[in-house]
Amino acid sequence: MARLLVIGGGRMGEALIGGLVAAGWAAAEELAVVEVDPSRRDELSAAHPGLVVGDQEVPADAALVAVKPGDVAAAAALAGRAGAGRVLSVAAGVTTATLEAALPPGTAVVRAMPNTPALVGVGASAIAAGTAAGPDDLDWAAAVLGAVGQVVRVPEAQLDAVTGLSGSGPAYVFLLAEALIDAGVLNGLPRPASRALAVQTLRGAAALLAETGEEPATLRAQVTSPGGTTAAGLRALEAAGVRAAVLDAVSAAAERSRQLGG
Ligand SMILES: NC(=O)C1=CN([C@@H]2O[C@H](COP(=O)(O)OP(=O)(O)OC[C@H]3O[C@@H](n4cnc5c(N)ncnc54)[C@H](OP(=O)(O)O)[C@@H]3O)[C@@H](O)[C@H]2O)C=CC1
Ligand SMILES: O=C(O)[C@@H]1CCC=N1
Repeated sequence: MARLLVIGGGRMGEALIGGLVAAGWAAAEELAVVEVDPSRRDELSAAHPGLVVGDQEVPADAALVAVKPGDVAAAAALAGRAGAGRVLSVAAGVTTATLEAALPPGTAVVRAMPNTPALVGVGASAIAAGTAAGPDDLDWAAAVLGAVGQVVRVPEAQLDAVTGLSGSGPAYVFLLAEALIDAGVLNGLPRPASRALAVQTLRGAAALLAETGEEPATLRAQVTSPGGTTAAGLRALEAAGVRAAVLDAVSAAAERSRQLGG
């Protein structure tokens, strides 16, 4: 019996699978995947030699539901047939109440919102327990997602905001990265050099935030020399309404998460 059956090996499922495999969850008795798309099954098997990947359930202690919100009912039925006593769902917007209604009575449900940097062990996840999930179940979910990054515990009502911020957040950062690279090219840098500098700048800024614990405004002030280049660049960003655009982006994504749950 597998310890964990991952249902759905798409983009988020694979990010979690890849992170768990890298963390040592490689053996058949630890991890199995069920994926309906044959081409995805082939890709997963090629990327993770030895991983058990099939088109139907195998008996499992627990299931990780990583299908699109509209496919959650089918995935829950599959988790029930697998005999999973615990279900961890990462589906945006889908509430623990909806999951519990689709699962055998008494199934311990934990709803989570991870993000794709889980693939490289730097994920950010939040978790919330359903009515039948106790502290042990929440600890179990924290251990699974903790193998691929940081985990915070929040009331379920906050998970839509988490989705708008850190669930979707990598996409906002990638958009910024694209723009930075293009801007370097616009100003005469070769594209490979522009990419290397943009990526290292994002990495360095994130590391400064994480490691110094300083407020972003303090770190920004340290870059901004009086009458200098940064002040000129920041004025252009403020004039373009970047702050308001970020507030709107996170709020729009959180609202979409609420819609997906309804
Ligand atoms: N992508 C992300 O960054 C994040 C996604 N999420 C959540 O993760 C979930 C999956 O998203 P994502 O990975 O992007 O979506 P994908 O469509 O890439 O992956 C879902 C996969 O599950 C397959 N599938 C559908 N139904 C079943 C089933 N009954 N049994 C087994 N496999 C099935 C799909 O096949 P087919 O396409 O043929 O239907 C698809 O390959 C969503 O609910 C999303 O909200 C959460 C956090 C971040
Ligand atoms: O775009 C989505 O709906 C999913 C949920 C969070 C990130 N990706």
